[in-house]
Amino acid sequence: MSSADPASPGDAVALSGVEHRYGDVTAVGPVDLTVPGGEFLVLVGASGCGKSTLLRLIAGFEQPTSGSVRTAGTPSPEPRSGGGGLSAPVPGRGAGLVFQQPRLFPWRSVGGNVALALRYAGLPATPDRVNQLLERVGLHDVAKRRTWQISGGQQQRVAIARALAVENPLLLLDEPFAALDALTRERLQEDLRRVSHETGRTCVFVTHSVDEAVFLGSRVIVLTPRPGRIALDLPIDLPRAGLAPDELRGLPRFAALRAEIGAAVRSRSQEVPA
Ligand SMILES: Nc1ncnc2c1ncn2[C@@H]1O[C@H](COP(=O)(O)OP(=O)(O)OP(=O)(O)O)[C@@H](O)[C@H]1O
Repeated sequence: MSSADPASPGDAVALSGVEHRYGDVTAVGPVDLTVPGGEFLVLVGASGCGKSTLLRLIAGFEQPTSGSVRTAGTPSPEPRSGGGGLSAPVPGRGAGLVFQQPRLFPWRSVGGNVALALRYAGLPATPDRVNQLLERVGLHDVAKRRTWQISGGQQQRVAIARALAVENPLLLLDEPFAALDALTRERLQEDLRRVSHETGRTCVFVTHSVDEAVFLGSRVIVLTPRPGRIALDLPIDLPRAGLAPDELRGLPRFAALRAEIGAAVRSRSQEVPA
């Protein structure tokens, strides 16, 4: 591994000197970032600071204007070099993706949506596998319903099951719970935390909610206003084992982390974008 390649075996994402411009607007960077496999990384920052752009770069939907983006588990024909087998992401063929809107196919059943994701990934869409994925997100009893016959929270669970269908170590989530009511949002946070732990997926999660960031993240990054750069990179050192969600949220350390991250977001929000 060269000094210009900070990735090590076991890393799931490596960004090196990444900048992204839309025309004259520099949205992101430069950003250097490695995400170890299994980490739950949360990106927070003021509106327009480049969180979604960073996620889209990791998904391969955008190409960096300069620098390099590499991820694990991408079925790419490119030769892999260094960095623990990372390669350039292939749009739509790599990570599992979950967006603010679930983007389901309304003419298909819940199970049919998951089956389609399996087929699209080139995997056998057996009833057993579909049920297994739906069970992971607590939806096996509504497999036969149409997507418009289930609640918004359940629809977002289908979107998560569909993302898990992709056998890729990386799960990218862009404000997936923003449109849900507070109680449903908390339930989905708890389930996502459990699912990511059980499956060992590496998650990169974008949110505006500092509370959500502390609850979900094993690491939280606060971005500066445009262009998005790393302003704060904080490990979330909470003793989670054996604690119920409410106990975790009630810890003084939880409040301290929330205050530190919230202060970083607020102070950075006052800066004038370039
Ligand atoms: N396709 C595009 N063309 C031009 N400018 C864009 C495009 N997409 C995003 N931008 C600009 O790039 C900057 C970063 O946008 P981005 O959506 O990544 O920010 P964000 O932090 O995710 O915002 P929000 O929290 O409001 O969703 C913004 O100033 C935005 O206006």
